[in-house]
Amino acid sequence: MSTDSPLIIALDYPSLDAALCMADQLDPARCRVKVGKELFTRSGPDVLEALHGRGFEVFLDLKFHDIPNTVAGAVQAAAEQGTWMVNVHAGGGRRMMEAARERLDRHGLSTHLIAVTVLTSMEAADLAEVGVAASPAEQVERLAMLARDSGMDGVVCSARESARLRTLCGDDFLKVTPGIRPSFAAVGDQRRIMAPSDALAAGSTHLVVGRPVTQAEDPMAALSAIEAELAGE
Ligand SMILES: O=c1ccn([C@@H]2O[C@H](COP(=O)(O)O)[C@@H](O)[C@H]2O)c(=O)[nH]1
Repeated sequence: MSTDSPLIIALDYPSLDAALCMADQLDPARCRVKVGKELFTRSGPDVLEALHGRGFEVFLDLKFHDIPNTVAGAVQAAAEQGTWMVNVHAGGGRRMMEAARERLDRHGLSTHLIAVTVLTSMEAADLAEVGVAASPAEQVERLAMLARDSGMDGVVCSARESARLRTLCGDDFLKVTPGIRPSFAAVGDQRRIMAPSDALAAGSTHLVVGRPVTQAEDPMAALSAIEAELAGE
C-alpha cells in the first residue's frame, strides 16, 4: 500500500518479534517503515517479507559504502526484494553512486535510491575529527550536489539543510530527514535536529522518526501527536 504521509517510522529493534509487534500497531496508510542495521542483521530478509506482507512500503537503511561493484550488487539485491527505498553513503563517491544507479536502471528496478550526506548525529567538531574542515551545512551541500549529479533520487540530510537543498536541487529531489524531535522527545545522540512541522515547512519530503515513537510510553499517542502537529492542529 502506498501512502501520502511523509512519516517513516524507524523500527530499530533487536528482534523480528519486537519489530513486528510495533508494525502491527502501525497502519501502512499512515506511515512507511524503516529497517536499519540492527534489525536487518538480526532478522535478515525475513523482516522485509513480513513487513511487505502487512502492506508497508519499506526503506532499507543499510547505508551501503564499498567499492562500486559491491554496492551495485547490494542495491540490486535490496531492490529485488521489493524495497521502496535503499541508500548508499555519498562519501563512497561518484563512481560508486553511478554504479548503483546504473544497476537499478539496467534491471528496470524502480526502488528509490538515495545517498546519506552527513549523519544527523554529527556536528562540526565530529567532522573536524575525521578531517573535514567544512561545516555540516557546507558538507551536506557538497555531497548533495554530487549525489544529484551521480543520479541519486535524493539524499538523507538533517531538516536544517532541507531549505537550502530545495533551492539547489528542487522539490522533486528527495530530502529524507532523520533527527526529527517533537517537543516531548529526548534528543539522545542526535545533534542536527528539528521539530516535525518545522522540518516539513523547511522542505523535507520525508521525516524519519524512531525513538520519539518507538520508545514512547504510548507509541500510538506519540504518533498521533506528531500527525496532529503536521496537520497544524
Ligand atoms: O543521518 C542519519 C541517517 C540515518 N539515521 C537513522 O534514522 C533513525 C533515527 O532514529 P531516532 O530514534 O529518531 O533518532 C535511526 O534508525 C538512524 O539509524 C539517522 O538518525 N541519521
